[in-house]
Amino acid sequence: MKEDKDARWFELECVPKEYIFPMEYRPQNLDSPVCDSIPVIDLAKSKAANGHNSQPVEEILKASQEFGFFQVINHGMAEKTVTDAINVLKEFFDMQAKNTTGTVPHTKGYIYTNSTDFAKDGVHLWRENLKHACHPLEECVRLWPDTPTRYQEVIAAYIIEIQKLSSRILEMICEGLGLKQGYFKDTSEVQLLSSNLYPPCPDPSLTLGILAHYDPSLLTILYQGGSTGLQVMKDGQWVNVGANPNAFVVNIGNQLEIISNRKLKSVKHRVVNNTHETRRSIATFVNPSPDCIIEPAKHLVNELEPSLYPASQYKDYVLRNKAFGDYTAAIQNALR
Ligand SMILES: O=C(O)CCC(=O)C(=O)O
Ligand SMILES: [Fe+2]
Repeated sequence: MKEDKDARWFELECVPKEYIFPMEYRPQNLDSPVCDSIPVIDLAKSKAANGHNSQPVEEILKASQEFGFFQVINHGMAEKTVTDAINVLKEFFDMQAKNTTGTVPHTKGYIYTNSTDFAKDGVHLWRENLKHACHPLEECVRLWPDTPTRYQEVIAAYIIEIQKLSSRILEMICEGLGLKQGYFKDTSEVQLLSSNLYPPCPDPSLTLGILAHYDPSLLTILYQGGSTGLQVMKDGQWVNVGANPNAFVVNIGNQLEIISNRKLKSVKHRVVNNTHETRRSIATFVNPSPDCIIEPAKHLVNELEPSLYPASQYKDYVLRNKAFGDYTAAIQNALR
């Protein structure tokens, strides 16, 4: 076969051996059905005429206990804000294909991982990734990619809306847990964006887009458009999260599991690849600031339900658990 110098790293007929995972990691159940029971919660129902309707609060709590995952629709974010973000990220990834230097210097305020540059993930995942800090927004924005030229403006607009949405969801969680309003203000200050491109793969039974992991965040808000590939562990089985282009997928991170004294669950998840479809996702991690002390809320600890976790500074937790992969220390520094 003639080698095509313009082909991107994934335009191949076979999976190169570096991308093939050992048997025990490989996805076994690519054909398993979509899990209909992961709740899709209508946030418009929280705006009842009398200003109060507890239905979404109860649904969010139940889903967070049972699955650690739920989706929200009628979330109030304008469609254009989301499509602009997806499109500008698509342009960014397309441009990287023409950038032969591959790696972005660390002095920049973002980290781009091309899948051939596997050191940053520690393994060859079938994906490309772009990560950067978003807090404080005004300071971070100018360190983000400046090509495409609209990148900074479009992603800043997206992040502002994600902040609003995550505050709203955290307020509902406060209410559900019986914590005072604004309880999560200090622990939800920092946002980190992680955007993924999972190209079609010649044999998805051999590869992974993301290894099974728990999110080290407080909360994660994910946009996955109309694409499948996200799998969540439920009762010892991987189940597929349905694709709903109008929804955001929300999951409970490890810090919220700790603060809630395991009333809410941080659940293992991963991304599997697809033969024909490209998956694009934007994960926004809502995190505590590095110096925050994370511990179970006093209100949720008593004689019958003793504290299940020791208090720990968030930055210590992150470094101890290498929570952002091999570049944990660099990312943590960028979040200061
Ligand atoms: O790309 C996805 O859909 C999943 C991303 C994810 O789980 C993560 O970045 O922690
Ligand atoms: Fe995740």
